[in-house]
Amino acid sequence: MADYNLRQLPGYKPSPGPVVTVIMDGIGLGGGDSSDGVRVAYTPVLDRLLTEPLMTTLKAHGVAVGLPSDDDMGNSEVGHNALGAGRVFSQGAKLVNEAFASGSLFKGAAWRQIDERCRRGGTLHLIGLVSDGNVHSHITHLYRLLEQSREDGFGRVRIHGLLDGRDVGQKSALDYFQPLEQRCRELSRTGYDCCIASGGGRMVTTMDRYEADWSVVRRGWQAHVLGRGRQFGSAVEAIETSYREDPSLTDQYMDAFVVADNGRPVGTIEDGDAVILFNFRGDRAIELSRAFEESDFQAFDRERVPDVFFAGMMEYDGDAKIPANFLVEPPAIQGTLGSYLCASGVSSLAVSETQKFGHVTYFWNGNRTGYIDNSLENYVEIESDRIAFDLRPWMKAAEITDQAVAAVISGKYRFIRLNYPNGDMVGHTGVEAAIRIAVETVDLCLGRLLAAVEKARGIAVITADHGNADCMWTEKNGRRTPMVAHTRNPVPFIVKDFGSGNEFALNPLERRGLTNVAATLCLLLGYQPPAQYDPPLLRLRN
Ligand SMILES: O=C(O)[C@@H](CO)OP(=O)(O)O
Ligand SMILES: [Mn+2]
Ligand SMILES: [Mn+2]
Repeated sequence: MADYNLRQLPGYKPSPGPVVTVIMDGIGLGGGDSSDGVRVAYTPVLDRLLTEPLMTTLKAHGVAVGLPSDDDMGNSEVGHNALGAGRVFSQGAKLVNEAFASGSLFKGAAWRQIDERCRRGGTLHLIGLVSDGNVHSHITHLYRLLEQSREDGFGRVRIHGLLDGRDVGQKSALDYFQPLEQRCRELSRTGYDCCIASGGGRMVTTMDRYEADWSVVRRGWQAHVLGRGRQFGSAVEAIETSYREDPSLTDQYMDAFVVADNGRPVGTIEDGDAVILFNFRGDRAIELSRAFEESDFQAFDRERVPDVFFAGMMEYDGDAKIPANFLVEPPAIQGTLGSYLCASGVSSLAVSETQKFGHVTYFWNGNRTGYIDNSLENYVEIESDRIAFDLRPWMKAAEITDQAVAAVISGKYRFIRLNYPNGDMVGHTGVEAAIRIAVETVDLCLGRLLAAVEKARGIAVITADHGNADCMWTEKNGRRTPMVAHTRNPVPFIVKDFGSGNEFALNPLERRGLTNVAATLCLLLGYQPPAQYDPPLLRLRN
């Protein structure tokens, strides 16, 4: 066992109240024009914070958070991993690229077992998000799997493709599904037959997370495994029909579909088959993995459970061992802030609503589910509404604030962290009026929370995991297109000390990113940051 005991900072004067870290999900610092939902919202609290002396900006995308390149926008997984781990780990997107490039992906035990089944006549099923968003998956990985399966002499491959419209343009599915169907036609030949068999929009099919709504996974199971759903001759036909029938519907919400030939689904999942869930990110992959793997599965009636070899692109949960088999080793995130604080006896609270609950627990703790030390930690989840986020943009921010304020007043915790989902979840809808309300909600709640921290004479740390609401639309030739994805903008970082009696200054660092936050929190809690962490954003001038 590594020694995670932190050393106290000599001469540090601890604040009477707790250190409270607020993650304003999806609230970055954008261009400041009328497309910037953070700028156009009425945010007196945030505006004041942005003029504080201990205010700076952090990089929250690209290589600074372990992604393959600076073209990659940030996301909650890499953002919270970086916040909670204090240093950069190569993330799923990068590790999978490397495993394909070196060929190691096809040399491991999982591919061997897939190979065995598929050479003996089993069908290979590839389930996952079809886009180049690089948050949960990348379409080039799907292409590589198709090519290798053909090279290795598999006879039959079926793709169960989920529409994105959330990390990419909101009606961009044809940009991915048309070439994919074309590629399937090119690859198919005597002895190798591949095509798309089912699919659906990611927010209503298969990719639920944190058990927010299992019916999403049930719909996916019915389409992918049982072959039940509205039938079409091809995925492209399904998408075109959906666009025609309801022009206001965007990709992420498109109903599940099944590709059929004369009424017969072309690719149900059967005994003896192999299944790869080719998403590399865990939160939205865990539930389907459980549906395939758990013998005492209770979340919905699966009706038929085929005997398949199931593998994830990655291991999605290292502690719960989900799934049992996977193609690429996940980043080995050790020495998280949580481990250090628990080893040092620091009491803590994490709070959010369902949609982001795992972000401040599972992602924050390096993709680890559950408590590190339940005698010191408390994790509070407030159940999210099941309604379109643009119709209730305030979400559960007030309830999250209730919990956080009560915790501050209680004096029970040294460290409190919370996530306000609004800027991100509503940002993903692209609905301008709703995004403004979402950002204003966060601002209002932040004001209330800050007043409680001030009263308790604690320290508030305000930041975000990546941008989203800070760009609501893009404009080309006078035409606006909603921008629903995350941004590559920096995020704010502000420390407001309401009574520690220490004197802090900004550390003159050359680069500042989310990985610098963990060491800063150690400092604010009165500890020497671990040597392996990226340096703190503040220094002590006592
Ligand atoms: O909703 C999600 O899964 C992602 C976008 O794909 O958003 P976030 O990283 O903010 O959770
Ligand atoms: Mn996020
Ligand atoms: Mn998001």
